[in-house]
Amino acid sequence: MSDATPALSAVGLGRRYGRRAWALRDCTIDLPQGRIIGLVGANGAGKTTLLHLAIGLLRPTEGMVSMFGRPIRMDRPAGLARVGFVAQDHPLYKGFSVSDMLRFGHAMNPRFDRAGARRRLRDLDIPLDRKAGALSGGQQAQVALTLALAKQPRILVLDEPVASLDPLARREVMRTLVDAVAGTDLTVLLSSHVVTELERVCDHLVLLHQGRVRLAGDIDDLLAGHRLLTGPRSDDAVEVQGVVNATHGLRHSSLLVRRPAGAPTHPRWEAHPVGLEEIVLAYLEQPDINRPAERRA
Ligand SMILES: Nc1ncnc2c1ncn2[C@@H]1O[C@H](COP(=O)(O)OP(=O)(O)OP(=O)(O)O)[C@@H](O)[C@H]1O
Repeated sequence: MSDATPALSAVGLGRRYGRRAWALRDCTIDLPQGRIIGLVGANGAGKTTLLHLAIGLLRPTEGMVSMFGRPIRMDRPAGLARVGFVAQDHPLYKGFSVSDMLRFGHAMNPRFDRAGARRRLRDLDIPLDRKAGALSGGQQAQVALTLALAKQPRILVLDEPVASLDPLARREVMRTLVDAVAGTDLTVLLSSHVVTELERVCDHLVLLHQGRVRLAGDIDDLLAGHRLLTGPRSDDAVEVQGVVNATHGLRHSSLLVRRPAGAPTHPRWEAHPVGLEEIVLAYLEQPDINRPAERRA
């Protein structure tokens, strides 16, 4: 399969739980191979639903999803051998020691790299004879990540891997991830609320809001394609195209706009580069921009 084949591809993907409102709708995205992809959105945006659909843990209500060009089929779990998955709150067998879990992982997965996993855990000073339930939250996250990596997957899917961790532990887990991925062709898809963390490690971003994809693309392109315009207060921003979000102070207005790099600016407005967190917040603050899902190669 060529490298241009997306690691994950969703077309019109949607999921509704029973008769409730749609948790995910009209999701059409291609996620490139060999990248670290951040999935961001507020609580209830549909991140876990998308991750579970992506790896075949949930059946779509509509649409389809494929991995490395092959449709995900719940009745064909063999494809899961290519997937490493760490669920939210990185559940471990709390009564198992770390060594037990390595032995178990080795017995369950033919490609399991037990020696590499031991090495990584030793480097992290995690005692192999300690029961999982007696490890700190950060250590549990490291063990869960190490077990998933030891499976040597083609794609690693992590649901909020650092949500419950303090900033230092968060950074250490992310560092482990980046070190493990460097120089490999592993694709990583991870969800998080913590945009600063994503900005540091990810090179591609998908933003979900109220069950819809509002933004997707390479982070460099997203940064180049947005600007913050500031100028004297004006409640009428109609003259400016691509406004994502407008804020008005007593004397000044700020517009976060999506526009091609180098596009001319109206002389009334001064254009400034904008960070990823500001871009994400601007989209999340727009509950009623009812634009269709965006597709980016
Ligand atoms: N098993 C379920 N039954 C009914 N509704 C569900 C179920 N799982 C999720 N939902 C609903 O679907 C929507 C999306 O939930 P999901 O867990 O995918 O969001 P999320 O972005 O992962 O949220 P969080 O950041 O809080 O984990 C929410 O409104 C949630 O209440």
